[in-house]
This record gives sequence, C-alpha cells and structure tokens, in this order.
Amino acid sequence: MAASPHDLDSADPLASFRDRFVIDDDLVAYLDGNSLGRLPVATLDRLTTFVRQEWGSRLIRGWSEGWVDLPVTVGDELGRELLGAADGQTVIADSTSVCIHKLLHAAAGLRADRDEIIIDATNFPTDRYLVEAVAEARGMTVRRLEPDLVENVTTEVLAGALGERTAVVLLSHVDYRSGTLLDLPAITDAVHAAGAVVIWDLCHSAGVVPIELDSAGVDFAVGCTYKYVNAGPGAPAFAYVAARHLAQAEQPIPGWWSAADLFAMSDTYEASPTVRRMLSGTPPVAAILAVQEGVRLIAEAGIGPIRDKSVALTTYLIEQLDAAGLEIVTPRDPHRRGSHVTVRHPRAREIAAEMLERGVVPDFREPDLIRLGLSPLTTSYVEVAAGVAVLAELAR
Ligand SMILES: Cc1ncc(COP(=O)(O)O)c(C=O)c1O
Ligand SMILES: Nc1c(O)cccc1C(=O)C[C@H](N)C(=O)O
Repeated sequence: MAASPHDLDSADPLASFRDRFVIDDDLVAYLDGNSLGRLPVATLDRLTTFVRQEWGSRLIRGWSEGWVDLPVTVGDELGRELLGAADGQTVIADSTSVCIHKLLHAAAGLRADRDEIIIDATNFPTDRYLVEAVAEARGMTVRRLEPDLVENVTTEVLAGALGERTAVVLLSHVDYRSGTLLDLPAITDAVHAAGAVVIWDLCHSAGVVPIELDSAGVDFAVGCTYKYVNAGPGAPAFAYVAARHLAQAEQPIPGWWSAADLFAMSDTYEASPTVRRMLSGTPPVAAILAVQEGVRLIAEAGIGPIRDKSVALTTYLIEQLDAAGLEIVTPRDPHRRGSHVTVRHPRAREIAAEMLERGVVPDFREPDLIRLGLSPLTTSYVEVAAGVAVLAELAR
C-alpha cells in the first residue's frame, strides 16, 4: 500500500524547517512558493532588530558599520551556498530585469565583433523583451529558438542556431511554465565551443537545485531571491560575473556605487575593478538582510537534502496528478525538472480561480496552464495531497 501523506511528512528529514517560517494563514495548501516564498521567522526578527537598533539608533553611521559592504558580502554568501561561486563574483542588486539588462550589455560588449543574441520563445517575458531592447540598442539581431515547451532547449536544439555571428545566449535554467531543467554544463560548453558567452537566468532554480557556476565555466548569471530564497516580495536580485570577465564587463547604468571609489566623488567615472562595478545606486539594506536570512536557512538545511525533497515532492505530486487523469506538461524524468509541476487544462483559468476560493494557491499561466510550486523547506506532503484533491475535483 502506498504511504499516506502523513507518513511521508513524518519521515521527511526537512519537516521541522516548516516551523522556521511564519505560517499564519487559513490556507489548505500554498503551492506558489515558486512565485513568492514564505516569511522566515529569522527574517521577521532580523528586520525588527535592524529597524529598531540599526536604522533607529545608528542612523547614517550604519553605512560605515557594515551596510556599505552588504551587496558584496551577502552576494558572496549566496554565491558560495547556492551557486557554486567563489567570492568576488556575485552581487545583490536591483531586480532580475535590471540585472539582465546590465548583463546583456556586459556580455555583448565582450563579443563586440559578433551581432546576434539567441533566446528561446519559451523564456520568461522579461528576458525576451530585454533581449529585443538590448539588440536594438546595440544594432544586433535576435535569433529566437522555438523549442517544444516540455523538451525545451537542449544542446541539439541550440546546435542549429549557434554560429560565427552568435555573441550571447540567454536561457532560463528552469522553465517558468513547464519546470524543465536545462543541462547547464553541457549547454555552457556548447555555447563556448561556438565562441559565444552565456547568461543563465536562475530565477526558478536558485535555492532549490544545486548549481555549480564556477566549475561549469559559466560567464554570467542572474536570478531573483523572492522565490525559493524566501527573501520577500520585491526582494533584490543577484548578478554573477565570472572573475575572468570582471575587468571587461561594462554595464550601462554606471553610478556612484559602481565607481572605483564610492566616496571620492570624482569628476570622472572609473568603474570599480571588483564585482561592485555591477551596482548602480544605493542598495536596499533591509531587503538585503532578508536575502541573507533566506540564504542561511538554505545553507543550514543543505542544498542536497533540499533537492532530494524537491524530487520526492514533485514525484509524489505527479503520481497524484496521474491518478486523477490530469495532463502534465513537466518532464517525468526528475533529473530534467525543477521544483514545480504544471498541468494543462482547457478550463485552467477558471479552475485556478476556484482553487483559490477553496484555500489552495496555485498559479495560472497563459493560456491553459496551472502551475504547482513545491518549496521543500515549507511544503508538506499533506498540502500536496489536499491541493491535488481540490484540483482533481474541479477538473472533472
Ligand atoms: C525566469 C524569470 N526571469 C525573470 C523574472 C522577472 O524578475 P523581476 O520581476 O525580479 O525583474 C521572473 C519572475 O518574475 C522569472 O520567473
Ligand atoms: N515577480 C512577480 C511579481 O512581481 C508579481 C507576481 C508574480 C511574480 C512572479 O514571480 C512571477 C514568476 N516569476 C513566474 O514565474 O511567473
């Protein structure tokens, strides 16, 4: 007999991490941690202390007492724990969209003798819009791959597109709709073999899939911290620039925070030789502290055990969806998927709205997809079972 969701929760080595989050709602199942993660208790405490004791009593002195370094120190922590990145290559800054804009320019500048940017039609809208805009601004052309949603971008799909004109390839590690996990090391090698550079959007993998940017030789990467890093709505993004590219990486929003000497107030701009060169203006201190707490929770649980639970949860979810006869548009091979599973249904919009009414939070994604996101530190098997029961009943 199959184990009950209660038994699976009892046997879950990460189950106790749920108590490390504020779970103060009347929901039956929160299946949207892949859009906005829950609030860690440690973050609530840290921000309360920060506001009262640091902002409240240290005031401007706080900058020289540590705030000034936070984009890089927390970037280093996130890079080490989540990205397989040695120190000095990751900053916390801006939104994912703004960081993508900066990295696209920096990457294209490294291959100024080439004139094509490759992106896939399945990629997140902001990535596609930014590629179009940067290509137009730099007089480049865009080559759009049209892969199957579930198969997504493979080295074979890329092979026909890469060529002597390719300057930059921008791809999402995990597809925001199908949840397909791309082969980051193999694709990075293929892009390099063509003489181009790659930017990886890690929004749907950071904090839930083990990532090794340095050993894969990745050029640039970017991602958000409000999903699996649990840093809160509108939390800042991270940007990774491989150390070998730092000296040449020129970004289009040079500000005093990216200058070589922040407080020199020089007449002329000189970019910082360090990864600070990717910053622009004053960083959001409170929000970066929330990123730090999110990263520390992941480090404590361990990215290996987190991935193991993610695979177990998505496998369990797929079994439940199969039993209900629902169509799944996510790879069945666990090595090929991230931490969400997507169902296709002609009445998806209506069903998702009804699920919300019944206390189950999914995501509706155009045109006919219901996305179920499983966040290993907070999602229980009981929640998954309860969520599928409601979905199955509504989809009948
Ligand atoms: C893959 C991907 N890239 C980029 C973004 C946009 O990020 P932001 O709103 O932080 O700019 C998102 C989600 O919002 C996303 O899922
Ligand atoms: N970033 C979001 C927002 O500002 C509002 C609502 C949702 C989001 C999301 O995170 C969307 C998400 N990136 C997605 O994969 O669809």
